[in-house]
Amino acid sequence: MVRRKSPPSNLKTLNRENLLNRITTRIRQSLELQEILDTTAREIRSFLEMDRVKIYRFLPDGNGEVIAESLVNGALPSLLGLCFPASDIPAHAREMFVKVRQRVIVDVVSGQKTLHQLDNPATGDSLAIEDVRYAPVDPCHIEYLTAMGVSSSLVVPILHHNQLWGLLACHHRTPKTHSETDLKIVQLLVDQVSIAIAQADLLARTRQQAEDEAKINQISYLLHAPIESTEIRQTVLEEAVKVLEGCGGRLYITADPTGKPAQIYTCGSQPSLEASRVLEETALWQGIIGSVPPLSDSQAFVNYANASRLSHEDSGFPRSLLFPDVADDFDLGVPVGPYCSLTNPNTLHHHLISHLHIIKDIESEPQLKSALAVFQDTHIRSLLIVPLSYQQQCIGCISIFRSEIETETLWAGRQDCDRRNYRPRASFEAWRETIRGQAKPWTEDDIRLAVAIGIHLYMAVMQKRVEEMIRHQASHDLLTGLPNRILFCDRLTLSLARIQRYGQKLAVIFLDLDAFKTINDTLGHAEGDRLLKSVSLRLKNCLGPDDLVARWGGDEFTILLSAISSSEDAARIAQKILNSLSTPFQFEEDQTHQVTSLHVKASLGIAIAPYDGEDVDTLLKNADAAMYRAKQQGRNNYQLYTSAIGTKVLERLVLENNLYKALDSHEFLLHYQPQINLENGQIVGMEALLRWQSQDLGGLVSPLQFIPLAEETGLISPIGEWVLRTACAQNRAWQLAGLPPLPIAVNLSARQFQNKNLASTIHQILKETGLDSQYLEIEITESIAIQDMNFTIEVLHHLRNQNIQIAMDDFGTGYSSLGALKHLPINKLKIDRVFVRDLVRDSNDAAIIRAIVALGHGLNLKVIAEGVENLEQLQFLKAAKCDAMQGYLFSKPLSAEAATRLYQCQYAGRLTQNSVAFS
Ligand SMILES: Nc1nc2c(ncn2[C@@H]2O[C@H](COP(=O)(O)OP(=O)(O)OP(=O)(O)O)[C@@H](O)[C@H]2O)c(=O)[nH]1
Repeated sequence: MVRRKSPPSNLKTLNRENLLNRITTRIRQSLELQEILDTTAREIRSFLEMDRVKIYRFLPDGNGEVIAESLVNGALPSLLGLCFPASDIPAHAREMFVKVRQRVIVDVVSGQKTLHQLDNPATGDSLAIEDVRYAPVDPCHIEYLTAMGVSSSLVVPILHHNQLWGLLACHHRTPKTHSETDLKIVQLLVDQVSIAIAQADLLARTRQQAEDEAKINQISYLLHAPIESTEIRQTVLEEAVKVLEGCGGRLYITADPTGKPAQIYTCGSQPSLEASRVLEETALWQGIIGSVPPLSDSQAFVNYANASRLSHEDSGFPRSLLFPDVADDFDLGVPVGPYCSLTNPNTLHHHLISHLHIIKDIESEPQLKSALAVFQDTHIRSLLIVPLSYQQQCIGCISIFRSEIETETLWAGRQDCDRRNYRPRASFEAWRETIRGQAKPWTEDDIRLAVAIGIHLYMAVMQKRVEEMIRHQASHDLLTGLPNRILFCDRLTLSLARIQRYGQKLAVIFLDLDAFKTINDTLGHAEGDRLLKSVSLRLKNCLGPDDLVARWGGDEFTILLSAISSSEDAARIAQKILNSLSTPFQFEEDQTHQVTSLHVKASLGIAIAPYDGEDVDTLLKNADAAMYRAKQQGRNNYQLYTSAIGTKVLERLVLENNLYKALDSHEFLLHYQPQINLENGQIVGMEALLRWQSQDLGGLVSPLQFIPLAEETGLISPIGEWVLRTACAQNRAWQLAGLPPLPIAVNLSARQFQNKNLASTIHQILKETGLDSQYLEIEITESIAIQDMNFTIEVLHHLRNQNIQIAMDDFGTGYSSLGALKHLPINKLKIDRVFVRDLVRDSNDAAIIRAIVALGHGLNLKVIAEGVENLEQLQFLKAAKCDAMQGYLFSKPLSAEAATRLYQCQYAGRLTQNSVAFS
């Protein structure tokens, strides 16, 4: 063997300095790692005068690849680009490379190796003097190097972030020794390479980040583009699949609180599902994305507001890129699922990793095998799922699929897989291995990107939701969720335009629940609300997909039937609604769990366009008028609008409007009709009768017209109180004028009688007017009394206890139970005028009057007959022993002044009218 002459030592020193300078300058000048590694390999080989220097980089799976090499031409075969299996470097050797930065020099010929330890194994600090040890080389290792044609090898670890990044391996065909100084120089160079790797890593990250930022910017731009959200979401999904190198993907958005159904967008390869099934709604997927409840309206607002404040430094992107205005703890909110298997979890912030799910290989997830059958006939192998959620509230997820790819590895020699007969391989000749069935692994960058896309999507969807919710609230009723009157009118306007164009018909139904106030009053407002919600549901169920039901207000609903061919169609639906409401509503009490059955009825009015109106206002007005008609017809029915109804309703509306002002305008007055003792013709009482002198309606309005209206509108209560006060004051005025005291009779309406405060109101009025209670007589009708006998008895007892007189008005018409009569604490029976009117001609009426008188007297009650208009009637009543009478025969109802005069006359003993009759 020809030995080369060593250069003189001062030349060698110069060479070393030059070498160091060249490499450090190269590292400083170049940011390209490959170039630095190539230079380093070349310079070290030439400096150490070895046949081959290769730089070997570890891959994430532990295998390694030769990524730089310098060779003496023809000396040894090239290994550049070849992979070495992880098993080529035993675990212990790897550990020592990291722990003590061990260099290993192997001399195959002597079978000896020299181990240089540079660091302290306990502290990791560099040793002042290298620890040099010698040991025999493992025969297997000798065999390995010999097979490579190598007699001398020097291996130096390349570390990066305290991890084994790669190895610098120098090979020589013949034995080779190295001076201490040469080894130090090589170590210095390798340390420079570590610095270059750190620089390159930083550069690569920055480049990657810039690229990702550009991708995210693109997605963010899309999400805020003024395009329809469906189109945007589809495009964003497609972009996400592209930037994440997927073969397909899905974007799932849950149903929103305004009732918009869940949406699913797909792109590329898809699992094979039945058309009706949504993958994300399967139990498996719900388990993966976390079973988080859907957002309520208010939560959506709060979450959106909070999320908007949060920061996204965790995502690895600058804050300004993700959200212009956000704080620090954005939390996607879904816990790590059992399927999460990340490449390198330690390097990512736990915060973010915990919220996405990766299924690296669906085939190797045994628990998922059956559930993931949908993927089995596809090329999809790996999934990445990012739930769109925040604070346990999930609004969907984006899933990206990767299909299996073909991976090719060029191995340095073919490995013997038979472990029982494990030998180092005899040849390092390139051997190509092709593997299918694996998907490209998800890198940290992919994960960061996926999370950033997820955050952007979450924010965009939430922003849209909040906007939609605000819009929805403006057009919907909060309690029932039904459209409100604004939306109803808009829809009606549109439908009217349509029917006009195509010559069609539509119907508007106005529905008002019957006696809903009573339900509120008896069961409470909350129960009333529940009922309104249930009624809304039933109404919806009665309608077709093109019809619309809206809550007009209170207990009123409006319905638009947009496609009818005749008024019968509308009538049929109205009847369907009545039938549907006729099934009682069942409510369970929260605490007692007692079930209450509620019967609800409704009155419906129908107007048909174009016949009953061609514009919104007219149709609604006419449907409302028909609804009033239905109320008047006894409720629980529907009425079709006719022009006659319109006139009546108009009249009624005018009357109602005037009635509202009548009390304040002092348009009410009382007339008084004397009640006469049939024995002696003396006035024994006065009945106060309400009259309405309307300025706007041009005179007296009949009580028959306005009293039912006052009852219906509830105005009867204040009016009734005014009547009581005025009558009592008048009676007291007569007494103060020195006239002999007599009772004044005042009629009580049904509503007044139901009022819990009736007794105290009367008490107060008596106190205010100074009238002794025995001079007030309350008249209730038989029909009021029989509504709820127990209640009636209780109220009457209260009044009787105050010494107030009680008369039963219209007696004989209400079929009152004669048995119950004896329990009522009343003083007087008043025979209804219908019996008096015909008593002379109708023997039945005469018999009834006789019976009532006998009954009254039997119960110790006074009996008075009303409507007495002629002498025959008077004489009959006298003969029948009726106590008193009232009627035109003696006097019509008189104004206060006229009544006063009559009363004074009688008192003065100058009363002559009809005196014959009483003699
Ligand atoms: N629980 C509840 N009650 C309401 C609501 N809005 C209005 N109401 C009540 O609904 C009732 C409507 O009464 P009306 O329609 O005038 O009277 P009604 O008792 O139904 O009588 P008719 O319509 O003549 O049969 C009133 O008592 C209102 O206070 C609501 O949102 N919830």
